Amino acid sequence: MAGTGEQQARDVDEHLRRALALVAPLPVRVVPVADALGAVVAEDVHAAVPVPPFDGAAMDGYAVRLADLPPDGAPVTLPVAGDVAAGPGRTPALAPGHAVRIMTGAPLPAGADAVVPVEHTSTGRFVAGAPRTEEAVTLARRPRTHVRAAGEDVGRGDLLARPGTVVTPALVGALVASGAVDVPVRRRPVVAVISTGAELVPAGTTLGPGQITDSNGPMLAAAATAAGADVVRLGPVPDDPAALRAALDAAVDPAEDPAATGAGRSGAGTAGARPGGVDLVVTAGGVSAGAADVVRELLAAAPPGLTDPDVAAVALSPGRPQALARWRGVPWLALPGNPVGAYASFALFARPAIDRLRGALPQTCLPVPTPSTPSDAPGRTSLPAAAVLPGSPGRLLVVPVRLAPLPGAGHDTGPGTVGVAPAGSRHSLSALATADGLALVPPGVEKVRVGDLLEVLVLR
Ligand SMILES: Nc1nc2c(c(=O)[nH]1)N[C@H]1C(S)=C(S)[C@@H](COP(=O)(O)OP(=O)(O)OC[C@H]3O[C@@H](n4cnc5c(N)ncnc54)[C@H](O)[C@@H]3O)O[C@H]1N2
Ligand code: MOO
Repeated sequence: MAGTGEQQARDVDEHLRRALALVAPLPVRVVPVADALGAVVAEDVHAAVPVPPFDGAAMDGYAVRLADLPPDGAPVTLPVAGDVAAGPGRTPALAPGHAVRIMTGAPLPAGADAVVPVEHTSTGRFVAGAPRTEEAVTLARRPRTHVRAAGEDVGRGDLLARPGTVVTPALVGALVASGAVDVPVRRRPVVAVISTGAELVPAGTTLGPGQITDSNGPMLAAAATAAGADVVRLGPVPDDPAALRAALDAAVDPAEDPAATGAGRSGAGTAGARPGGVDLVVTAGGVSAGAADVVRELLAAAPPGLTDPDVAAVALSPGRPQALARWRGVPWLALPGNPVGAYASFALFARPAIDRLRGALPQTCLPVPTPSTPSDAPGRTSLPAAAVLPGSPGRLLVVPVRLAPLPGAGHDTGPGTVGVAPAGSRHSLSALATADGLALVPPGVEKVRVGDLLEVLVLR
C-alpha cells in the first residue's frame, strides 16, 4: 500500500536543535598554553604584559634624537657614543648631539626617539662579529622613525581571546608573548564511533561474498578527530541488538569487556579514552526501515540504559533516516549507513554537537546557526553557484562541491569570481573526497542557477 508508514519529515534545523539539546559544554580546565592547541578557550584571556614590552629598534642602525637632525633632511655628523645590542642589561641614556649603534630588537636608550638604518648612513653596513671602529657617523632624518613602541602590538590588559576561540598556532604565540603561561579551556571531548552492519569487515580484510569494508568507521573517526575530539572506535558490530548493546556499554563504561561480544576496539585515540567513558556516541547504519536495522531494533526494544529515543525521517538528502537517544545517560547520535549520508549528517549534526561539547558554540549563540539561517559561523561561507545545481522540494540537499571560476568571469573582472560547482555524483564518496565543501540547497529550491548564492560548509 503506497504511502503507508510514511513519516512527516523533520526539518534539519529541528533535528540539529534536538541533537544540540543532548549535549552541554564540558568542564573547564587550566592547561599550559603549549598543550592547548586545538582546544577552545573558556574564559576571557587578557594580556599580562604589553607587546613589545619596551620601546625598541626595528632596524639595525643608529639611535638618535630627532631634535639633533635638521627637519629639512640635511645630513649631520654625530659622534658614536656606544653600542646597544638586543639582550639583557641596562641601556645607557643617549646624550644630546650623539648617536649610538643599535641592533634590531634592542631597547631604545632614554632620550632617543628614532633609529636611522645603517644602510642610510656613512657606515653603509655592519660586519657581523666585528667590533665598532667608527668614531662618528653621518646621517639624516628619515621619513619613518623605525621605533617599535612598547605596547604598540598588544597593550597590558588587552583582550586576547574570548570564550569560544579555538587555540591556533598563532594564538599560542600571541598568548605566550603577552605573558600567559596557562590558559582556561574546555576539556577535549571523547567520542565513540561505532559502525553497524553484518556486511562490514575491518579494513585490510579480504572480502568474502556480500562483504564490504567498513569505511564509515575510519571516516567518522577521522571526522571526529578533525573536529577536535579524541576518538574511541568500536565495531563494526553485526546486526545483533545484543552486540550493539555491548558495544554501547563498552563505550560509556570501558570497564565492560567488548571483546566478549565481538565488538573490538580499534583505531587511533583508543588510548586516550576517558576513564569514565565517552562524552558522545556516534553510530552509523542500521537506522532505516530494513528488517535487520539493528539501531532501530534496539531503540524499539527500550532496553534498560536507553532513554530519550527519538527516531526521525529528516528532510535531508542524503541522510534522511536519523535517530537520537541517550545510552546510560550519554548522548547518542545514530547516523545512516550510506557513506555520503553518514558524512553529511556528521557535518550537520555530530560536528555541531562536538563543537558544543568543546565550548566552540557559546550557549549565547542559540538559536544556533543552521543550514537555513546563513551565518558567519566558522567553517561556513556563502558562495555563488558556478554551475546549475539540482534542488529538491521538501528536503535540504547536500551537494559536495569544488571551488570553480564563475562562468564568464575573466581574470580582469576583479574579485568575487569564484563559485562552487558539483564535485561529482552527489552520492559518490570518491567525489566527496575531492570536494572543498558541502553546498546546502534549501528545501523548496527547485533549481540553483549560476550566480545564486549558496551556503557552503567548508571542508578544507
Ligand atoms: N524502505 C526504506 N529503505 C530505506 C530508507 C527508507 O526510508 N525506507 N532509507 C534509505 C536511506 S536514504 C538510507 S541513507 C539508508 C540508510 O540505512 P541505514 O542507516 O539503516 O544503513 P544501512 O542499511 O546499515 O546501510 C546503508 C548502506 O550503506 C552501507 N554501509 C553501511 N555501513 C557502512 C560502513 N560502515 N562502511 C561502508 N558502507 C556502509 C551499507 O552496506 C548499505 O549499502 O537506507 C535506505 N533504505
Ligand atoms: O539519507 Mo540516505 O543517506 O539519502 O542516502
